[in-house]
Amino acid sequence: MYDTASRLEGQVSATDIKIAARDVQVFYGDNHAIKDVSVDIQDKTVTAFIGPSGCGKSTFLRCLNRMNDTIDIARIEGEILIDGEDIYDKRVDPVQLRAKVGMVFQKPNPFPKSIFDNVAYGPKIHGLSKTRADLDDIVERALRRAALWDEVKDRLTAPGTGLSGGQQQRLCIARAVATEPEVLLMDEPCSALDPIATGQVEELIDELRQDYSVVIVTHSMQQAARVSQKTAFFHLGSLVEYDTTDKIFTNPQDSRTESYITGRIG
Ligand SMILES: Nc1ncnc2c1ncn2[C@@H]1O[C@H](COP(=O)(O)OP(=O)(O)OP(=O)(O)O)[C@@H](O)[C@H]1O
Repeated sequence: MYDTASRLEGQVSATDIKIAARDVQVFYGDNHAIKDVSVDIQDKTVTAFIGPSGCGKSTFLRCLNRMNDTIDIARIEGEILIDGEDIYDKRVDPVQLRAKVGMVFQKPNPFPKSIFDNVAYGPKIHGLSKTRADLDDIVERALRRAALWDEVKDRLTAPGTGLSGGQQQRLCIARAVATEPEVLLMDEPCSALDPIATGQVEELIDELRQDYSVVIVTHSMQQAARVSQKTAFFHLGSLVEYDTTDKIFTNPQDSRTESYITGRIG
């Protein structure tokens, strides 16, 4: 399923661009963590952010749904447009933005609620369902989308925290997709999972790109190669190289990218 032929390659037209970042800088106090990053992220594509520890992958990912707003010392400059709209415009409500740009974290973090309520929470607060039947439909659809429905349909009232790690992560993915996002940000979503659960989540990511733009931070180059069509290599806060995943892994243009993918730095 991850065959080269299925990867998106070639020309990118302006209409394919979901996220456009321009000259983005992030500072944590005096620490200049992201330096002048500009990148166009394509729609219906999995984009991997790779690079050595501390290079700024998670920081830049968090800029894309304003999660850095929650960090007091973080300061952001530059411009990030989603579908041409500036997400840092004063009129943008970050809560609404995060429904449109969902996020899945490293450690599965279900709420201490039932499986059903974990998924229903977002649609309820965003008023996506008028009736209980609507809500039931939304929850079922999201759990199916996250390839979890068959495993949990008979125990929707059981606590989400009682599921296995891999199931919890798929529950978090269901929770993120329940608000009908357009972009899904994933910060090392498989790092707490065993190889079988990792395989399931990777398969799911491949399916999700039919509907969403997916951006994934990963420490695993094998994972980036398996799931992504585009790869961005970060180093010391800069975006060094951004290209098709095939090109980054087979014919990188920058010596720092080559050193990283061959294991000489990182
Ligand atoms: N909440 C924070 N407060 C202060 N500094 C931070 C914060 N988060 C990250 N940083 C700093 O920003 C820089 C980039 O960190 P970031 O976590 O974005 O890198 P990363 O590439 O995702 O690293 P890793 O692969 O280890 O998760 C580092 O110098 C880090 O110490």
